[in-house]
Amino acid sequence: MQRLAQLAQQPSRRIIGLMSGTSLDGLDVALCHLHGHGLATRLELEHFATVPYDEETRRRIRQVFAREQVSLEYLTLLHAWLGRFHAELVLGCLREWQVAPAEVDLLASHGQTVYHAPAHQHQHPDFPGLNATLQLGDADHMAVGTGIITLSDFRQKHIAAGGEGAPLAAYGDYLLLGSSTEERLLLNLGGIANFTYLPRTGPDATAAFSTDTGPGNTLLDAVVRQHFFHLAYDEDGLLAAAGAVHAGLLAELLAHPFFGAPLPRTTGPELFGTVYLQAAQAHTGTTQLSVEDLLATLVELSAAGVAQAARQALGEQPALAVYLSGGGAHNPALRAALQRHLPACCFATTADLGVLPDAKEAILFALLANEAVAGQPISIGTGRQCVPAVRMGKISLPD
Ligand SMILES: Nc1ncnc2c1ncn2[C@@H]1O[C@H](COP(=O)(O)OP(=O)(O)OP(=O)(O)O)[C@@H](O)[C@H]1O
Ligand SMILES: CC(=O)N[C@H]1[C@@H]2OC[C@@H](O2)[C@@H](O)[C@@H]1O[C@H](C)C(=O)O
Repeated sequence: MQRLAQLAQQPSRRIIGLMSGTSLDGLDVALCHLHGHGLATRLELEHFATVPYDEETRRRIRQVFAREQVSLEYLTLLHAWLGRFHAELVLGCLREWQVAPAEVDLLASHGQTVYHAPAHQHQHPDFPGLNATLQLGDADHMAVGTGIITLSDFRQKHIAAGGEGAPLAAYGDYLLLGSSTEERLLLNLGGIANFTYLPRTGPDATAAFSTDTGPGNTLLDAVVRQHFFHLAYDEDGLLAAAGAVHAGLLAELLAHPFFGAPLPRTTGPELFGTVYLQAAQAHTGTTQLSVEDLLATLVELSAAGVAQAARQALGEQPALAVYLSGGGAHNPALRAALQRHLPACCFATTADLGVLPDAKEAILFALLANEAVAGQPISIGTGRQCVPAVRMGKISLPD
């Protein structure tokens, strides 16, 4: 506890942010040097790696991932195993970077989301109105395994304080990437796509907010895996670019009530999975569509979801600077579709703001840990769109 109090007083902290998202591609490990806190935060990314998951790790996570019913024994074992596994991956990165664990002040571990259940999505009669979410990878195992104080499970406090547990990006985006001269949309194209809107203001956080917009890469990856066993995704969007959008299927997919629901909304592969896609294909007689046409339609869906949420928040013709991050930022087909759907916007990546696009989410959790230990909670946004003023993350000590 003394060590924590001392960390809070330090002018700067070295924090490793860890994120393993819905794509199950691997663990993002970002060693950040954070100076100060709040709006005065300055961040240096010292090292970054995505440690890819092997097929066996993916298989284990998929045993429970986004499934309504699973083996409770398997879930219990996976929680402990992932904690140990993530600790080993962190130690592996530190060895490679020649950084001793004792030189790192904190780990900020997001964990692996295995089920996200906002009230609008589960509608379980026993739990009306209850938002819930579950991230695995127990942080006591990580703290003991690495010897580093670990903060984890950031989403529960957000739910306890009235949110849906996601997206949390608004907090870090606001602290790190706001501008007094430019109105910005920070668009992360992960398995699920989400954006943070940052108005052209200084310290006023009331109009900032973030929301999920629908699928990013999750359906694209699922279709690719189904058709090509050896591929994880449509590299550079080449297959999608060779196909044509099927207007009927796209309209059916977009008819889901998620796309008209009030902002902010959160979602996951529990909704945007193969059941949703197969139902829409069956309904429109498109089960025999070529893989290229199917991918072209799904790229269009991801872009249309983003544009729909942007119009809902910002009016019919949003005209602002959009900064991309996440794996989908590497997909030219998706970028072209976004530009078509939001013609008045100017597109770049967060690299232009000094933040490595693939590292952004891991960095955000390092920032949340920094705020939990050294900051003063602030609220971002107002009303339903508010990220309440709370410290997020639970503390696991190594001893
Ligand atoms: N060169 C590329 N071409 C096309 N798609 C790519 C490329 N590189 C990465 N991707 C896509 O990005 C995905 C990984 O994205 P990312 O790591 O941002 O997801 P995530 O963090 O798991 O998602 P989430 O933010 O929803 O939790 C891959 O599965 C793939 O679909
Ligand atoms: C429940 C959960 O893990 N949600 C993730 C997921 O991945 C993208 C999108 O869905 C976003 O809502 C969130 O992650 C980011 C980091 C967030 O909370 O801002």
